[in-house]
Amino acid sequence: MGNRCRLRTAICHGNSRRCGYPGLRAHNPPTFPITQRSRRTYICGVKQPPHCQMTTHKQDAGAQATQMNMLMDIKRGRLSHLSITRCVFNQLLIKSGRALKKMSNTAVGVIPSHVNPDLQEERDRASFNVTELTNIIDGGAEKTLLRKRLEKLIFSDPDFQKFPDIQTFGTNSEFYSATVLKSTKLFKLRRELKWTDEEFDIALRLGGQGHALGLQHGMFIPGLERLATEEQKAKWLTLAKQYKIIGTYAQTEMGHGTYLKGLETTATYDPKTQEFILNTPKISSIKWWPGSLGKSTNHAIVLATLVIKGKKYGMHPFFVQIRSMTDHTPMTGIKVGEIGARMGRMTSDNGYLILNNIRIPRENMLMKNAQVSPDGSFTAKAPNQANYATMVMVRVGLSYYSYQLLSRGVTIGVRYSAVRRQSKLDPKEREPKILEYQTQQYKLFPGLALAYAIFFSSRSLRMKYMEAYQEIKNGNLQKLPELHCESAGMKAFCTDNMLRELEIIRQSCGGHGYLNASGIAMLVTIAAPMVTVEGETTVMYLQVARYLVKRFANASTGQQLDGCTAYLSMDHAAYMCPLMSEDDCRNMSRLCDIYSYRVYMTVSRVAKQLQTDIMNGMPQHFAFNKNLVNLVRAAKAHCYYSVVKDFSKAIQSMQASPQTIKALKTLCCFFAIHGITEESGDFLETESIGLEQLQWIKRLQGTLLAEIRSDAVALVDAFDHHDISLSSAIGSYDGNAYERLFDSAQKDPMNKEEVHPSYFQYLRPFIQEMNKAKL
Ligand SMILES: CCCCCCCCCCCCCCCCCC(=O)SCCNC(=O)CCNC(=O)[C@H](O)C(C)(C)COP(=O)(O)OP(=O)(O)OC[C@H]1O[C@@H](n2cnc3c(N)ncnc32)[C@H](O)[C@@H]1OP(=O)(O)O
Ligand SMILES: Cc1cc2nc3c(=O)[nH]c(=O)nc-3n(C[C@H](O)[C@H](O)[C@H](O)COP(=O)(O)OP(=O)(O)OC[C@H]3O[C@@H](n4cnc5c(N)ncnc54)[C@H](O)[C@@H]3O)c2cc1C
Repeated sequence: MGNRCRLRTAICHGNSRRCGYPGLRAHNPPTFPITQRSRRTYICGVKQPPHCQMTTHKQDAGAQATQMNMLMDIKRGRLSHLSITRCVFNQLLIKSGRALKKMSNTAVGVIPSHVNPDLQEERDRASFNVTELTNIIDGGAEKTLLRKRLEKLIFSDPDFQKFPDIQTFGTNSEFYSATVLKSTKLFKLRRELKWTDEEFDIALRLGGQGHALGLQHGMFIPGLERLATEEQKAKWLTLAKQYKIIGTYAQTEMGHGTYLKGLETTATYDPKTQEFILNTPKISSIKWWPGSLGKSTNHAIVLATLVIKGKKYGMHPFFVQIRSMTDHTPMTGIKVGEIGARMGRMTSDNGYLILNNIRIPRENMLMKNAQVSPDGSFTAKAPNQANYATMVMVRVGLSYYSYQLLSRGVTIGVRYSAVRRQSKLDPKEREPKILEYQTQQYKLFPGLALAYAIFFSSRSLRMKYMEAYQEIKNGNLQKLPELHCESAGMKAFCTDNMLRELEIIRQSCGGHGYLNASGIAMLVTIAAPMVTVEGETTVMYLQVARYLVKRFANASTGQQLDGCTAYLSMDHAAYMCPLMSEDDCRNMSRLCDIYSYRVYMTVSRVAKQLQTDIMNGMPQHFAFNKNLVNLVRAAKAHCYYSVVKDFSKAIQSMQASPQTIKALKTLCCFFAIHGITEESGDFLETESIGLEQLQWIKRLQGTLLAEIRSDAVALVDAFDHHDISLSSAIGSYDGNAYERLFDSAQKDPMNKEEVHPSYFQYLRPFIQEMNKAKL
């Protein structure tokens, strides 16, 4: 068996038992048109001159044989007592190394300049205009041009081009440095080119995964905007926006992240000096997790419990200098550092912070929502939850970020499935693309549909947020409870489902999905903390449930509800499943009615159970805990319904060609019916549908998989993620997955030396010892 076969087996046929070593002749021809001449010389998808193929093969075989003979000699004891010097071994290994290197210079490492025909074939069969859909996603053709202009500018920088490799192979420290470089470059470009906020947002998104200074824009600046007075903004916001100070948002402690009333860091007012004294009283009070805190920032918004004359006034924000502006060392009384290695890549330097009698002027409390006067009197302009405003904003942002991550993941999964061929469907035909398998479609298309659903729904949430934020800024907090419910719900729904789908997509890529170079493995680890940050999923769903139960109680007294819970005040008494035939299952309005009835029933049941428990004398907190699982179920049902509704509404109001609308409608319908099949127990139990309807829906699911299949590549192309943003060997636009995989492996630092130092240190002495040993 020559190298070609071995290589081919390793990369191309990881899981194919039937094919064994199919070589290059039989039923697995190269994936792009080649001439008669080049057909003979095709190795692993790469054309090469015939002479290279022969020499490479011969040299390598020769070196292998010599090495094998020597090992046999050692085994037989002939060489065991000879001094097998490092030099002899080296010569042998260098020889075989040279052979391999020669091979890698010729046979591999060449990425074809054309698109893989398997992928091109998919693009040629698209039923709609991909650019039109890209323009819709970007917000108009001119916005697409703007993004592409920024892409061209940013990705022409060699430091950005290098980033995917550092992400794949770099150490945590190297990766961190690269993300600092990336952040500072973008910040500088913003200044120099006078980017608008929109342009800068696009640039941040394009920059791929990880921004060491991401919290500056993610939370520090938004925190100052939302929590500081006008006077304070004039002082610090300007500095932050000009990058003269770099900051973070330090709220979570080792002992408490969720329960904000339990925060232990104290800010005690001293009226004599008109200062606050900040302290970390015990180990559980250490600030733990804030992004960019570990090594990057020199300032922080520190959230601490305000104490005046021994009385506690809840959590409030304070503006604190953490590090020196001259040499970046911690300020006196401050201990700060990195919290340690984490799952996956370090996309930010999460840190810890200990405050020991840190005195800050009274004016350093961010006093938009509450003030402490020089004599120590406390006045609040708004409920304490007004101080949670930054979190609400980030929750809205994370919903959209979920789209970003998932759309990248599904782009990788679908493109790879269109170029990967494995096993057999029809024994007489060549191996099919794995995208042909219905099970593969079932792994990929829920994620594809979810990406679009999240995109449209988070866009709608962002618009609601902007509207409500203007009112909240002017002191009208009326919309805050609903905004809190919607942002908490969407944050939980989007991050939770995005992570689940990404992991399924990763598995759908088989073995290669486990490689960093695939890009998809990295996306899973980047997505993993998103379910925890900014409000853990269950906790956020429970906030939604609390709001739903309250609104249900209002509706029960005859109040007409509006907003996202309007359905709770509708008359559901005469509900009958609106699906009369299989054709009805494509009717989005009917599917929405089914969803709305399911939520209504889920909310009403748990609300009634709570009421019964409390009426029976159970303390309220106990009754809540007894019903938590059903409360979360109700919240999830509400969120799924909201997303289905938003997705469907967005298509209804869309200005687009009939073909594009049709493709999106198919996807939207699939999203809705997939949700029903996944939760069929709930839908049946609440009698939102019957058994017959479930059978129709399941049949339609199969039909829709086949319909989506023909547009799958076009639907992911429409996201239009740049290859550098994707950082994926198997999901790049050209579909040359195997060549890129091999090319990527060559860059692994482990491959820099033919023989690893551990060989000389451990393996060789071990082999020698084993050979000396008597049986
Ligand atoms: C890179 C570029 C950047 C671009 C940015 C965009 C995104 C990009 C993302 C990529 C980077 C990722 C960055 C990640 C950063 C993570 C940062 C963090 O984790 S930071 C740390 C994040 N940490 C967390 O998220 C902590 C999670 N914990 C909490 O938020 C709260 O403790 C709680 C909600 C659980 C409870 O609230 P609590 O007050 O303790 O107690 P009760 O339950 O008794 O509620 C009482 C009443 O208050 C009401 N209400 C509550 N909240 C709100 C609100 N926000 N509003 C209004 N109202 C609210 C509630 O409804 C109730 O009303 P009612 O019924 O009485 O009428
Ligand atoms: C990568 C990353 C970045 C972060 N960045 C920042 C940052 O910049 N600034 C910052 O301040 N913080 C940051 N955090 C902290 C983050 O906000 C918290 O970890 C998060 O809010 C969850 O809180 P927790 O860790 O206390 O989880 P816990 O609340 O301890 O959750 C553990 C379990 O307890 C359950 N639980 C807790 N309370 C309840 C309840 N009331 N009812 C039912 N179940 C409950 C949860 O559902 C969960 O299953 C970051 C965290 C991570 C992982």
